[in-house]
Amino acid sequence: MRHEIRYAASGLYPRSAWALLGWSALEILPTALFGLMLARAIDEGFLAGRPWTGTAWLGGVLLAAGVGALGAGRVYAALGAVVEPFRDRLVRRVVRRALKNAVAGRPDQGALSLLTRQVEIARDAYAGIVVSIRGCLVTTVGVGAGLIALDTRLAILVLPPFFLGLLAFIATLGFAANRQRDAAQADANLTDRATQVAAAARDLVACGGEAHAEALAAAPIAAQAKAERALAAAAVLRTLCFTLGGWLPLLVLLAAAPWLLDQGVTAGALTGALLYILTGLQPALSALISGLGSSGLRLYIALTRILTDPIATSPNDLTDLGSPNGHPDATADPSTAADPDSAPLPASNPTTNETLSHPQGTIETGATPNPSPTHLSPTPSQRHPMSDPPGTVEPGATPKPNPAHLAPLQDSAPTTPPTPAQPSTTPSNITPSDPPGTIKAGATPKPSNGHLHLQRNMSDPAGTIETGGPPGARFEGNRPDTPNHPAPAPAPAPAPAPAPTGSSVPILDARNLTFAYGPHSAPAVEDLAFAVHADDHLAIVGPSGVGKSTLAALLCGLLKPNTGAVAYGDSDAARLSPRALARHRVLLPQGGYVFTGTVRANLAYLSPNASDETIAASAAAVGAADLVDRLGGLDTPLAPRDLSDGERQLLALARAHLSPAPVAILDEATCHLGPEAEERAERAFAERGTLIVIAHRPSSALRAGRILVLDGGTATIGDRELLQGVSPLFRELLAHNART
Ligand SMILES: Nc1ncnc2c1ncn2[C@@H]1O[C@H](COP(=O)(O)OP(=O)(O)OP(=O)(O)O)[C@@H](O)[C@H]1O
Repeated sequence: MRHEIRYAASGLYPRSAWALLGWSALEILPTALFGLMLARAIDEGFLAGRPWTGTAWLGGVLLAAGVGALGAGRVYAALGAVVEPFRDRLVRRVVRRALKNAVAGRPDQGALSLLTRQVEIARDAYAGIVVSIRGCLVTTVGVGAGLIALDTRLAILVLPPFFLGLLAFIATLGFAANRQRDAAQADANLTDRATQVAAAARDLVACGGEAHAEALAAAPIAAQAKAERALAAAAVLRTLCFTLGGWLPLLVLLAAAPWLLDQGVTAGALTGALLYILTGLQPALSALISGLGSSGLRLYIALTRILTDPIATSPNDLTDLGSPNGHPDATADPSTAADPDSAPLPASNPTTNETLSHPQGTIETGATPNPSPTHLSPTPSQRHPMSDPPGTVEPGATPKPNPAHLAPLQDSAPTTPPTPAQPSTTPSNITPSDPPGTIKAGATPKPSNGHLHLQRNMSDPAGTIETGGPPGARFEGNRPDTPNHPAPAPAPAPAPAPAPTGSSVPILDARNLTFAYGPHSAPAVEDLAFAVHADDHLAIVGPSGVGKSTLAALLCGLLKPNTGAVAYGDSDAARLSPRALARHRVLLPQGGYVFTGTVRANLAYLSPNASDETIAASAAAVGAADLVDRLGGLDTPLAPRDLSDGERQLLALARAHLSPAPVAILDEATCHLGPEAEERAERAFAERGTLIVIAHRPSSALRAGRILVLDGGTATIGDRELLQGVSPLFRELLAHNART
């Protein structure tokens, strides 16, 4: 702080400062003469029965005001001469540093903001401080001189309490500045945290981390509330200082008025003294208090930002992504670390990158880098919902659906029309003449920019159904009406069996799903119904923006449909707790989550009791064994930022493969892998259990037993032969595959 103040003060060039003082002296004139002339106007003019004399004195007041205005005008010109060089010095400093950093190969991203914003803030604040200090000084000198000229006794009564208030204010400046700085810091921390949580909203929801996010925000909110209360205390002190310096002189003067009159002080002199207090001292003190309070803090913050080299404190230099040993939670027993009471949120570090700590370490979201800090410890409810709580997963269990649960895939056989016994695969609005596998969807795709460049073909000769007919059978479940106002989290349901009993019950049933992101937006998914049976391998394809990820989120229970339902066996997904949902399905989004912990901690995150052999088997199955070896084995600590996107995806795939959930949903989870690696991983998941893949390559889609083609107004599901006949989009996919 001292450095910043010195720097600010060094902008006050002597010549400009003397000019400023000189013009200020002229500006003092009316301040000093107002009370005096009014006293004369009263005593020698109006009270003495000489109104013209009184008026002449008042005319003198006007004249003094004119001279003072002249001085004030020059003061503001001189002020520019004081402030602008200060600004120029700051600009020079920022530019010099930016150039230096650029030459050193460390481009200073914040230089433009410093130049255009922070420097201007500093200049304004600096000018504000100079104005308020100068104003108070000028007024005090003027009023002091005027009071002494009126009557020394008046000066003795008025000035001490004023100076008492002024000194008290100066004494509290440090305290107030600290409170203000704390409040600003708390505000910045909260903003950082809110930004971070908002940026990671989708991922947090994907991980079921809402409670975790809530805990993330709770600490900075509480800290900000505390800082604001402390700030309010500082404001109370300021008010007390003003009362002391602004009102006590008035009180003293009024209380002493009878005595003063007895002592021969005239009524005019008393009125003049009142004028000095009310129009001189009080406004000057008030301006000083608010000027130093607001401008002083703004200057402090702006100078701190400008004078601190951002490169030196850039996230790259200072980010501690944590190590399994270094992180407070790294070696903790997950169950202990997950205790909300035993795992407080560590203090934030303003220079760290966006990281979310998990019991085993820190999960790097891979989201937009955010200089904000986050080292966070989860609570039991904050645990990754896709993971079962420690101890609830059968040791080393490799989930495999019970073969007895396998159901015939009726809707994939082109020659076998769906039977009424499977309403979910044959919505009621599909007529007997429609090709089997045709289902409904209503989203309007945005222009394709994905790997699958599929075009909508509205003149589909195959007669694929595109209707908005009556909704199919509705599921009697927990069905929120407003997608943007999600229903409260469902009460934890009894843990369901991993796979439903009875071969006719699909493992996952999408029942006439409709979902729109807003009350007035077009549905991203509309009246879509299909079933997935145990060991099914379903690919979902469609142009970018058609609603594939939305559908994946609906299937996972992360989004709640406006109408319709998703059922896992006979459980409505909307009624399942995140933990219960995690026992049914594991979702792999595009960004592979890797946190700073050991390789083992990363891989066994969803299956904490898995043996090393089971972990190694899953890693080998998805093609991550070489990577694990290369990294140094299961005990090696991972630094997420050292991994490529593909390596992250491989580790995330191995983790999901190890998960006990029978249904795996891969939402472009292999997009950073090569085609062969992708094939290997997908085959591993297909062998593991039920697989739903949002396919980003034609080859990925063509590997699936069934393919759901979303084409905006239509949706078609079936095997390759069926789709070739009925879906122009699918034919294009095939053509694209043949070309590549
Ligand atoms: N959180 C959201 N809020 C509002 N609209 C959204 C949101 N997420 C997606 N959308 C919109 O919903 C529609 C479907 O998006 P979705 O991400 O499901 O498509 P997609 O087929 O997965 O696209 P892509 O292949 O590019 O990932 C798009 O129009 C998209 O802009």
